[in-house]
Amino acid sequence: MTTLLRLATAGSVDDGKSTLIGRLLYDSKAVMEDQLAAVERTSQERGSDYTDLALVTDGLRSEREQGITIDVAYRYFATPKRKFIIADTPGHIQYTRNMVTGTSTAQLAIVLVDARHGLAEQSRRHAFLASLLGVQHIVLAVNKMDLVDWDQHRYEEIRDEFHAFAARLDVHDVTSIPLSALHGDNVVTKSAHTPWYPGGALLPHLEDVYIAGDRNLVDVRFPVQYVIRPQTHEHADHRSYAGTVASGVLRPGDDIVVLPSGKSTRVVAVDGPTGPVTEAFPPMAVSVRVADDIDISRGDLLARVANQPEVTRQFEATVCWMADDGVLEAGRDYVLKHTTRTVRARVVELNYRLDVNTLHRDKTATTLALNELGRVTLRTRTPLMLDEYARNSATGSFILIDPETNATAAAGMVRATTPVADRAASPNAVPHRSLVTAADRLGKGRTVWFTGLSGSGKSSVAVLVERKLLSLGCPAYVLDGDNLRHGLNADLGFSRTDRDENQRRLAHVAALLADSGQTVLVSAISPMAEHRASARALHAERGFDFYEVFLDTPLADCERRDPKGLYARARSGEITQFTGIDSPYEPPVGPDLRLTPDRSPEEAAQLVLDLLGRSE
Ligand SMILES: Nc1ncnc2c1ncn2[C@@H]1O[C@H](COP(=O)(O)OS(=O)(=O)O)[C@@H](OP(=O)(O)O)[C@H]1O
Ligand SMILES: Nc1ncnc2c1ncn2[C@@H]1O[C@H](COP(=O)(O)OP(=O)(O)O)[C@@H](O)[C@H]1O
Repeated sequence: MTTLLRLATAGSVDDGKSTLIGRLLYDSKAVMEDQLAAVERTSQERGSDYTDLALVTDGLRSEREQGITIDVAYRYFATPKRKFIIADTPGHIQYTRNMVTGTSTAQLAIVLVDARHGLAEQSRRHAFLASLLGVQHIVLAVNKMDLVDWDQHRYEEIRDEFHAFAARLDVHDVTSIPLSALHGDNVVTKSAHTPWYPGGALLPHLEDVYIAGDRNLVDVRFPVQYVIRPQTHEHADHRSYAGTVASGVLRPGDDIVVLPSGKSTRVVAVDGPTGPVTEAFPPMAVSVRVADDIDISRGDLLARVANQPEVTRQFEATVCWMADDGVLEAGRDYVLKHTTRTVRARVVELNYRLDVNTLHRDKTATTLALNELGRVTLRTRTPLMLDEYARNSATGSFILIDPETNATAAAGMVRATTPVADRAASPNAVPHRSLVTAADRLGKGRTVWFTGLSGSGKSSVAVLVERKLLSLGCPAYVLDGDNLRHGLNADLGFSRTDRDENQRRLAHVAALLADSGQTVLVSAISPMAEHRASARALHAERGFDFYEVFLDTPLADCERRDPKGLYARARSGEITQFTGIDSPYEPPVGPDLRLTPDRSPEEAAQLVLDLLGRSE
């Protein structure tokens, strides 16, 4: 099995999107022979001396209107290295809503620009939407380079302008490629026309770009879709709750809380379509049986006791207005649909409208019209269980429905779950006897280095420690190896050399953050003793405390958990150089703390806190 990359394309109407997609499909031999024959015939009939690849995609497109794509079309192609699903989103300005739909599930966005015309509003708009929707990788494809005589200067001008714009977005990886989709230059193979271009062609980039798991497997969120009532009296205690796991891994035995009521209970069993399962993760549809007879209804959410979303009636969100008629303005009421919960909501305030070209925030704006984006404060009649979109796209997104027409009026992404002034009252603030005062801690940076196999629990424990420290007023920050591989370390793989470099960067970034006064929680496999020793030495040199915490979870346990399905893939040979399978892990000999899997993540986190407290 090869990995899957979901990508979205967008550009202005004539930027050559269809040709590019056609080229990718054609050159990866995904186009059926007979379709090709038909296209070649039509091209010849039209007097073209080349195969018009736009016809391939146009021929497959279901909905078209006056030559403008008006809906999202998904296409599929594969190479021996990867499978791809392309959301072909419309380039016409009217259709931001389709672009949002197509891009919302993408991991990478290709922004296509015509080299003759340079960046259009649409190019910026799409890059911006992609960043709002959490897309981490962008490719700027400067197309039609043949029409500007492969002018290096022109390409660099467009590239630099785009990079300057993208630098202000929350996107970690931007790659630019000069190409000609029509002639196939720099699409699949490197073109002889661009000797001045140091990078590679588009397809190899798409095949190799490192995409870490995009499923959130940390925060258990199970929105209840419906209640399955017992059929007979004998099973009266076996009411179960059906739904789709939105995030996290849910297992029998888990202590859970039912929100918004806040009552807690334990998961007794999780049933899949063919019977009980030992764990459920997104997007599995399961039913959950719990130990206590408590009131749970549709729209409630099950979460882990120690890891809860914000339960709130007021929050801030970015919305994209999609209604053809009517505008968004403060004071209006809508129906808000969030996971399985539907509630009444009022727009309390339009905080600002975003200009997608300049990223300017217009605080004087009073309305949002079709295709406009803005930041709003919303208040709901009953509470919602929210996470910020950046952390959890399932529980961080919603739609607004016009109660009159029943049409979708806006798509929204939760940005801040509680107004800043209310933060102290967060249900996530875990009360804890402070070991030192916040003032003592402030300014004194240090690093806790969590090492262990993939799935040993490094991230799970680190995020709990982070939350506990923050609730104690101690600035803390998790540096997760896996996450950093999206951005800073996106150029690195898993060879010994790349891991060395990955570890070197992590150690330096940790030391910088420690210098700024943070308690840095590094969560990275860090397989070699040498890696950990260098990180410790670097910290010692700079006068920062360093704690090595070993997640001593045996390989068999990690493999059984396999939270990202990577072990299975490593065993099948699909991933190579996988730590513990065909790449070494040297267990620490004298770690500052050793955590074994008989401890729950919460207990483990507390032990780390005790360790930090002891050495104050
Ligand atoms: N071949 C191979 N080997 C190990 N890990 C792999 C590999 N391929 C992908 N992944 C995923 O990348 C995460 C490990 O990255 P790190 O930066 O922590 O690794 S290292 O410290 O440089 O060894 C690791 O994340 P965690 O599971 O959180 O440890 C994996 O999800
Ligand atoms: N005692 C435990 N400590 C930490 N994680 C545990 C424990 N028991 C089960 N788990 C589960 O194991 C998985 C560990 O994954 P993760 O924290 O991402 O590991 P890593 O960051 O080391 O790859 C999570 O799904 C977590 O819920």
